Amino acid sequence: MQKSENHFFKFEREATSNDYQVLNQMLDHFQVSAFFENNTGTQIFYAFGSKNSWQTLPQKVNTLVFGANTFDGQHSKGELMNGFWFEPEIIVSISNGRLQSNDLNLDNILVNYQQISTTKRVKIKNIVSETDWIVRVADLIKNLNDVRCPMDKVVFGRQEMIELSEQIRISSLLEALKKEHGVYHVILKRENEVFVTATPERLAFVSQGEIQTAAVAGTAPRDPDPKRDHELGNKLLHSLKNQREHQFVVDSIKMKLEALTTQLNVPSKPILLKNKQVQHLYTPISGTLSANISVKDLVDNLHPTPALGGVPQEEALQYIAQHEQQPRGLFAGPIGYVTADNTGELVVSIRSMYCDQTHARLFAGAGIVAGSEAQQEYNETALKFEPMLQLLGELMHD
Ligand SMILES: C=C(O[C@@H]1C=C(C(=O)O)C=C[C@H]1O)C(=O)O
Repeated sequence: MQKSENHFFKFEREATSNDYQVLNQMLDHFQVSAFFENNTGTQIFYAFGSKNSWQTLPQKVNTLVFGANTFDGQHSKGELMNGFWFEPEIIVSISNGRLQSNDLNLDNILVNYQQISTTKRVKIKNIVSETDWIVRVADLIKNLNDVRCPMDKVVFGRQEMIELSEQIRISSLLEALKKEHGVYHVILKRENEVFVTATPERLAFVSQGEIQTAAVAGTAPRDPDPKRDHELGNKLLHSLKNQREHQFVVDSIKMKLEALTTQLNVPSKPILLKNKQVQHLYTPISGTLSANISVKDLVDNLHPTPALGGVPQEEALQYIAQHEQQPRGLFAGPIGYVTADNTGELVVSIRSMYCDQTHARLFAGAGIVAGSEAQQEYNETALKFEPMLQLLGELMHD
């Protein structure tokens, strides 16, 4: 990020390893805080304290806002899960080793939070899964297989409720999160509620009038054997069912962005995006924004893509609201930051978890089309829970 773009950064110096440790601990101490790291680790934001807050991304941003919108506006339990945006009191940006802040006093603040807290081990006391999910997906597949069905694709989600022995410390959570490479790391905290995502999926990165987004849909497992992994990837690239699932997303993003851009690049074929547990069909899409198009306009138009909702959108969203066991809250919604100069990055909060004191909720979904198989989709969602389960595993051993 260029300094000239962000006149609110008054403080700048080299970042030290001690800074990260103290800033991580500060995430626990403030009632409201947030962390954002992009998938290449080149841009990190820490945000502390709330000057103003909103339930949805506000129209006008004075400096910088952090937050997340809900997936579909359904009411969920908990304040955070109904959407939460805030204008932070203290913002720290670390980009390519340079630390910047809006607070000239940052060094004094860091000294105050210097004391190292000990890590607490967390135990899993109980896990409750949605045992009827396969039956509900099989029903959905039966519907989609019928030529009279008005829907072509529905992304169907499920949740796992986990009871923990302790409330998770955010500093420990962040250390564990950083072990998931090549994905975005985002944490949003409001009092006792925390939402965390290790998502590979970008909804919109906007800078200097350009947008970068991507279609991420169509999934296969990974394999530790490189030859087998390559075969799984090739099979995914050539799977007609996955190509269809993916093309719905590309077509929808293309159609929506054509109305908001003066120039658009949409590759004709997807490539593979490989994460630790799964690989996806991936089409990076970029364009030049028409005059006066804000990050908020983009978020409001693009979300939900058929990677998380379905086709046609309205029918799919209605199906999701009626047939998923619980509202998604922030799961699969846009999460990230937006600045006053119309820069911002919003990612899609999948591979995510919500914690309220000692209760954690994990989320996963899979795109269902005609010809999908319920057991395969179940297995895919099990793999999509893995990033957060592994994160909890790390917290059990520290
Ligand atoms: C819904 C999720 O993932 C989405 C669905 C995908 C699919 O159906 O293939 C792939 C990536 C994401 O767009 C999730 O991870 O929970």
